[in-house]
Amino acid sequence: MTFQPPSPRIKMEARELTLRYGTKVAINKVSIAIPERQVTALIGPSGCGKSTFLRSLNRMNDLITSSNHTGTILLDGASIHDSHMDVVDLRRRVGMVFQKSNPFPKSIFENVAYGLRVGGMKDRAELSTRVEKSLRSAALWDEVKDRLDESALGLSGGQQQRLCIARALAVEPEVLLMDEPASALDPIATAKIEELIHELKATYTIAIVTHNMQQAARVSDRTAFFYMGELVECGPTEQIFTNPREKRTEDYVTGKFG
Ligand SMILES: Nc1ncnc2c1ncn2[C@@H]1O[C@H](COP(=O)(O)OP(=O)(O)OP(=O)(O)O)[C@@H](O)[C@H]1O
Repeated sequence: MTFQPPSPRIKMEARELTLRYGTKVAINKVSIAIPERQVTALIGPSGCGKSTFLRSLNRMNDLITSSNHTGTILLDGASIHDSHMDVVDLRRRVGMVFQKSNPFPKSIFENVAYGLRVGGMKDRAELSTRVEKSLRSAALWDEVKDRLDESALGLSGGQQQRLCIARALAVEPEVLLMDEPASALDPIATAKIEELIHELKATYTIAIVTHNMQQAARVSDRTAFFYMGELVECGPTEQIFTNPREKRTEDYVTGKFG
């Protein structure tokens, strides 16, 4: 008998999720499970709904007044739209890193401490411990430990993006949503982010939108292919890239369109 590793727990799940902007359907009846402590890559041509889906996982779309949804999204089995669900707490548990790094015009320390201060942490020693831990987790500590009081805007693009990851990690999320986190970076900075993603998945559940097929293949355990608002297929990354079930997936991953 061959050894079957236990299936990972499902951390987040969408069931028949449809999201519209006004009357325009951006994602249509998407059902997908996101396993805990794995990296799930969302791929597909521009406008297919990847970012919309990602943003729906921590209700960032609520901020767009025209958006409305049907269907369910579960976090640890509980609906994120339930009236008992506190949106601020949801966004703490499900953090987000954007395509363009967006540090605040504050010191490196204050950027990472920001969410902690908003959450009410005041003690300097406690803040320092958490800032250091977050910067270490984001593989940035050694590069910035002697300049924590300097402006974050003086960091390179790659460092700024890792700072934004540290800022997201500081509030101890469970899930990390990344929307093309390396698309504005050079190959070396991109490699660092990819390495970091690999390390972070030991602790966090990660969903990442990427246009870069090689990146999806390198960093993810599972890949979901979206096309015109629909989830065409989702499966182990190796299978999606070498033996997809659907012709549209094959055409996309082999570069026939995109
Ligand atoms: N705020 C918005 N208001 C209205 N329509 C929107 C809004 N955001 C996205 N859309 C539309 O929803 C659809 C899906 O967009 P979305 O940004 O989710 O796709 P995407 O796959 O992430 O695209 P890209 O790869 O170009 O970022 C598109 O038709 C887009 O024009």
